[in-house]
This record gives sequence, C-alpha cells and structure tokens, in this order.
Amino acid sequence: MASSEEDGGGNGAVEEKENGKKRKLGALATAWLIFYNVAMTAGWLVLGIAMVRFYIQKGTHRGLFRSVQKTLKFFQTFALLEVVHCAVGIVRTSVLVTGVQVSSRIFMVWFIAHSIKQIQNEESVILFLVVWTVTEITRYSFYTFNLLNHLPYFIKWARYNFFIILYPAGVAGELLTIYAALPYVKKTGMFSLRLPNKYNVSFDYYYFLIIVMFSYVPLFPQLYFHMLRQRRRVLHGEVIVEKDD
Ligand SMILES: CCCCCCCCCCCCC/C=C/C(=O)SCCNC(=O)CCNC(=O)[C@H](O)C(C)(C)COP(=O)(O)OP(=O)(O)OC[C@H]1O[C@@H](n2cnc3c(N)ncnc32)[C@H](O)[C@@H]1OP(=O)(O)O
Repeated sequence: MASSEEDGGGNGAVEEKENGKKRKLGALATAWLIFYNVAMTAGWLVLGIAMVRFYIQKGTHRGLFRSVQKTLKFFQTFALLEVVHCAVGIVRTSVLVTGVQVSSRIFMVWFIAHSIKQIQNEESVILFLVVWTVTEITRYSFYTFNLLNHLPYFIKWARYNFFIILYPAGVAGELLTIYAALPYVKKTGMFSLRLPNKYNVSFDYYYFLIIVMFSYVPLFPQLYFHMLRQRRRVLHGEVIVEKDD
C-alpha cells in the first residue's frame, strides 16, 4: 500500500495532519493520565502514612477519620475524573462500572462519614478507610507504571489479587457504617423532606439508606466479577468478551 507521501496529493497532507493531531492527542492524554495517577498515588500514600502515624502516636482509632478527612475528601472527590476519563474514551473502562464504583465512594465520604459525625469513630469506618487506601495505592501505581511501560510484576500481581479479599472487606466496612448511621438518621430526620411542603414531595433519607444497602446485593457482584474477568485477562491472558454498557 502506498504511503501518503508517495500519493503526493493534498490527501497526504490531510492524513499527515490528522495523524499528527492523533499523535498529539495521544501524548496529551498520556501525559494527563500519568500526572493524574501520580497525584492519586501520592495522595493515597499521604493518607496511608497519616493513618499509620496517627495510630502510632495516639494508640487508638478514635479521632482518626477527623484527622485525615480533608485529604480523603479531596482525593476521593478528585476520582470523579475517572468517570470523565471513561466518558471521553481516554481509558478503556466502562462508564457504568466506574460510575457505580466512584459514586458509592463519594456517597460514603460526603453523605455518610462527613454528614453523620456520630459514626466517625466506628471501627467499620477505619476498615473501609484502610481497605480503600491499600487498594488505591496499588491501583494508581499500577496505572502509572503501566503508562510508563515499566510495570513491576508484583504491582500487577497485587492489582489483580488484593481485590479478592479487599473488595468484600471494603463492602463490609461500608455496609456496617451505613447500618451504624441508621439510628442517627432516623432520630434527626436529616436530608429528609416531610409532607406537607411547597414542592409536595416527600423523601426519607432513612429508607433511602436501606435501599442503598440492598442495592449492594445486585451491584457488588457485578463489580467483583468484572474484576475477576480483568484478572483472568491480565494475569492469564484469557480473551474476555464483555457486553457493552
Ligand atoms: C447515590 C448512591 C449510590 C450508591 C450505590 C451503592 C451501590 C454500590 C455497590 C458496590 C459498592 C462497591 C464499593 C466499593 C468498595 C471498595 O472499593 S472496597 C476496596 C476494594 N476495591 C477494589 O479493589 C476496587 C476495584 N475496582 C476498580 O478497580 C475500579 O473501580 C474498576 C472500575 C472496577 C476497575 O475496573 P477497570 O478500570 O475496568 O479495570 P482495570 O483493569 O484497572 O483497567 C482497565 C483498562 O483501563 C485502563 N485504566 C483504567 N483507569 C486508568 C487510569 N486511571 N489511568 C490509566 N489507565 C487506566 C487500564 O490500564 C486498563 O487498560 P488496558 O490494560 O489497556 O485494558
């Protein structure tokens, strides 16, 4: 097949311009993803170190969430960009899978742990914090090294093995935390809208939380099996055909 230069026409210039544009977009996207993943790895590392230091200094988990919450809120909220990355197509991941994962985390951080101060010292909060931190340090360093084409095998192995235990452990931490929040939500009527009101709409956050808890039953297995398929694909080279969103 003749190259565009051999064709010698305007089409070649257009093709070259198009290729140049494609290459530039690729380089920009890669540079952005490297920056994003390095920043996220660093953020979760800072969070992990802060948690360990807190526990060594104080000898208790009480007050830990309060002391790390700013860093947690910043980096977990920043992860919303992951949905954007999928939507614009710079990462090959399902918007739906990523959306469920990120929105459940954002929900836990802002609408549970941040909003209901009484549950911040629950052991279950520490459980999901530790699990998220280990997961994210592994996951973002995996993406970073992968983008740099220097991926140590142990990081790849950790990315596609740790989740087998960490995913259920994280979900257990999240569900136990929501469960612990229920009495406070019921007592205060927070985020709820009672009739009559000018919008003629009623909303009960207490029952909403119960629905959220039940929604883990169909949604979590989807995420877990998605990761098991990724594991087979990446670690064992299996060709996996997944349905589109
Ligand atoms: C309003 C309230 C709503 C509430 C809803 C409640 C219901 C919730 C139910 C479920 C709750 C889940 C709760 C979660 C808890 C925890 O997190 S516990 C801790 C353990 N967690 C994990 O182990 C997380 C595992 N999940 C993930 O890793 C992701 O979130 C994912 C979306 C599921 C990942 O999947 P995916 O991206 O498809 O897999 P990968 O193999 O990692 O990547 C695929 C390809 O995409 C590339 N890529 C992805 N992201 C990036 C990036 N940031 N930078 C660069 N590249 C990226 C990746 O390299 C792969 O590329 P290829 O190799 O070319 O395919």
